[in-house]
Amino acid sequence: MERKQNKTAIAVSSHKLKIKKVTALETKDLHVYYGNHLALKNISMPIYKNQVTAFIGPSGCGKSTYLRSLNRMNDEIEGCRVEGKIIYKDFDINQSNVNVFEIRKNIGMVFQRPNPFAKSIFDNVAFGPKQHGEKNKKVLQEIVEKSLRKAALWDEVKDRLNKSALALSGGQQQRLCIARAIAMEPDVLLLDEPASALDPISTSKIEELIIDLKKDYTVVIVTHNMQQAARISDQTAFFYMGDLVEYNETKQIFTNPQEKQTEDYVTGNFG
Ligand SMILES: Nc1ncnc2c1ncn2[C@@H]1O[C@H](COP(=O)(O)OP(=O)(O)OP(=O)(O)O)[C@@H](O)[C@H]1O
Repeated sequence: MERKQNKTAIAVSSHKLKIKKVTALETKDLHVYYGNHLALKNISMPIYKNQVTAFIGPSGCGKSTYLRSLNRMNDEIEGCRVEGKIIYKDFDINQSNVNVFEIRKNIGMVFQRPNPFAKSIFDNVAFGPKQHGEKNKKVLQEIVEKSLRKAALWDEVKDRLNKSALALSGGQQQRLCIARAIAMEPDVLLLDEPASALDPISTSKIEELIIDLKKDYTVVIVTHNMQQAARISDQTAFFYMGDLVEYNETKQIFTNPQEKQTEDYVTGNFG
């Protein structure tokens, strides 16, 4: 039954134009276990190319676990088992013979706390390409400049590229981490609460950056902040206790959710 139009306090911004949806990445019947604990149950959903997709839901519902599945980062967690398919470029990347380093080059990740290396700003961004064999100094310089520009950090750091990344502010460090991910020329960027440790001004810079990044990348973001999901995402997935309860265009999720649990969550009547 169609639920009645629901007015929420959350404003959905208008930068989201209707564009044809092309699937960049998709999971089919995904289950994730930590030991015997089933943390994600049968998640099937597409992630659309050049869109921002937000994962929302209460603490412990499985948002980060799902995000980490998308580039095989759960492989690094002892006792974690991922069953089901993760389809990327028509190929199931959840198979044991897949080169996970290659996968993570294409599907990059940025974590909640800025984690730059104790190296110069330049070396942080050049690190990945160097690891993948790029030795030419001029090419590395070009990659560093391009990545820092795309991460909206170039103007702030261009005169101190050889200074330590650790001397940057938290917000700058997070944009540096985004530049570091971009330097690998990924298709998809996975962002796990990228602004939760930042002040409001740095947060709004990261939000502007994310909206800008979707021109070139598919962006997936975990956020606790529903206003943030409403402001920057095109699609929103609501998770609850390991289930994907509802997945739809952000505007629908926040103004006309189809499931009562979603409505309760986005209107703050949850729990
Ligand atoms: N490394 C781990 N070992 C064991 N269980 C884990 C591990 N990481 C997560 N879990 C469990 O899996 C479930 C989902 O956790 P997850 O961190 O994905 O949720 P979340 O929605 O991202 O939560 P939060 O918003 O608090 O970060 C929870 O029950 C959690 O306790």
